[in-house]
Amino acid sequence: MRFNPRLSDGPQARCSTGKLKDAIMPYLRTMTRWESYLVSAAKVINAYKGDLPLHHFLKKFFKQHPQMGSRDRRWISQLVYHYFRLGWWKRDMEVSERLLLGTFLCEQKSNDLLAQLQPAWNEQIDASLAEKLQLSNAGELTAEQLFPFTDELSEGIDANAFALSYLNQPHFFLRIRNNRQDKILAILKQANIAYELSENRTTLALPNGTKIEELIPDKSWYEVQDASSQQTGLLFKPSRGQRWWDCCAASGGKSILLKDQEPNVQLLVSDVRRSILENLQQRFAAAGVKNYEARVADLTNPAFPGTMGNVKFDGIILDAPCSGSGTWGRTPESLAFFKKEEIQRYQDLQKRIADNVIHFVKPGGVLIYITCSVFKKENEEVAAFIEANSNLRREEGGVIPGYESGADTMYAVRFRRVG
Ligand SMILES: C[S@@+](CC[C@H](N)C(=O)[O-])C[C@H]1O[C@@H](n2cnc3c(N)ncnc32)[C@H](O)[C@@H]1O
Repeated sequence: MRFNPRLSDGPQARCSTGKLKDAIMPYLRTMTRWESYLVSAAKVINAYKGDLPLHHFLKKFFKQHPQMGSRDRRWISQLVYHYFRLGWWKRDMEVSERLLLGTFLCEQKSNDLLAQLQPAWNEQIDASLAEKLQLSNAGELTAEQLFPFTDELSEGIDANAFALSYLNQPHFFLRIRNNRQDKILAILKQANIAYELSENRTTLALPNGTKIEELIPDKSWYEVQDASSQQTGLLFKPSRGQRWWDCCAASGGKSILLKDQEPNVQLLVSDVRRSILENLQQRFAAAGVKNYEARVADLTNPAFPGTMGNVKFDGIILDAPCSGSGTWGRTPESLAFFKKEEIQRYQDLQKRIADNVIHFVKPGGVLIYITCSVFKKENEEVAAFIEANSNLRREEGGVIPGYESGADTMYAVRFRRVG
């Protein structure tokens, strides 16, 4: 008979870790490797409260369990991620059952865990989602059940396709720099790593977990950057000698993209966090980006504009702090802990920042407003606020539907100052 660590009618899934351990001890002696993975994954899920990113939490968990080898760690992590990929759907389901269901729905290749614990599912692993739902008796799976904020989505986002994209881990993307395509592709071929190079011959999709720093130590050859984030750069269009400001620069992903398009822009980068600007300095040095000015600035501070003097910019990149909801395919745990009220909080922050920044665009200059959010309150509504409070007029841009291609979903709009 198949051992099923049903944590609801035996050891309790929602009991404390200590009690859980006591309760499962009698089972442990007879547990197979696969069964113990389910128990460990359930333990992680019960202990995880969303206060730090899941990958950090898993790191800490494995540090406390040094007997677990790399294969164990991989399997347990995968189970936990599959669990969170189901979003808000069937949250009341018994944990070990949901771990298996997540694995069945999210995996496309047969695997040892299902072969041992759910062989009938493993045989149908490449079936369609509808067939899998039927086979597992899981009932229907609607966009709203998985992602309960569909009424908040930006115009043009297909709620169904977006929500179901959670079942698949997004790709890992590089942006190739300095025309190193041929060299990079040769290294990947030699290492037998599958890749997909986009038509632009710059965006490269790689399998998740590719240890690119080990394969290609020279950081001037590429940047790790999501495909949609790369696409925002199509709106920059800088010219030689122009003055640009990346006002929420973080570690400088957009600034490097800008400098790669036109190395001769005068660049100011700022962020509220000093520590992230230190990361930026290191990243710029590795990427060979020179000639820029950096400053720590809280753009919500009403006194901030007074600290800038009379400077005006040809271009401002406002890559605003946001819910990050367009990137939750990479961190599906974020969806499980998100509260709708937070959307409004982000909009308020974005408007305060925009209000302090929009007046620094030169007549004829441009502002690029970017988020990695899927919510209209953070996207269209802030874009409308920018137009209503300045002479900036929308030229182009909108939602970048990364969910269609295994990338993040973003919003990027280019405004020009008219008068
Ligand atoms: C989406 S991230 C920027 C990502 C970056 N542009 C890139 O491509 O790597 C938003 C940044 O806004 C910064 N931020 C948040 N609140 C801010 C504030 N009040 N003033 C200035 N920057 C702020 C955050 O520290 C964060 O680094």
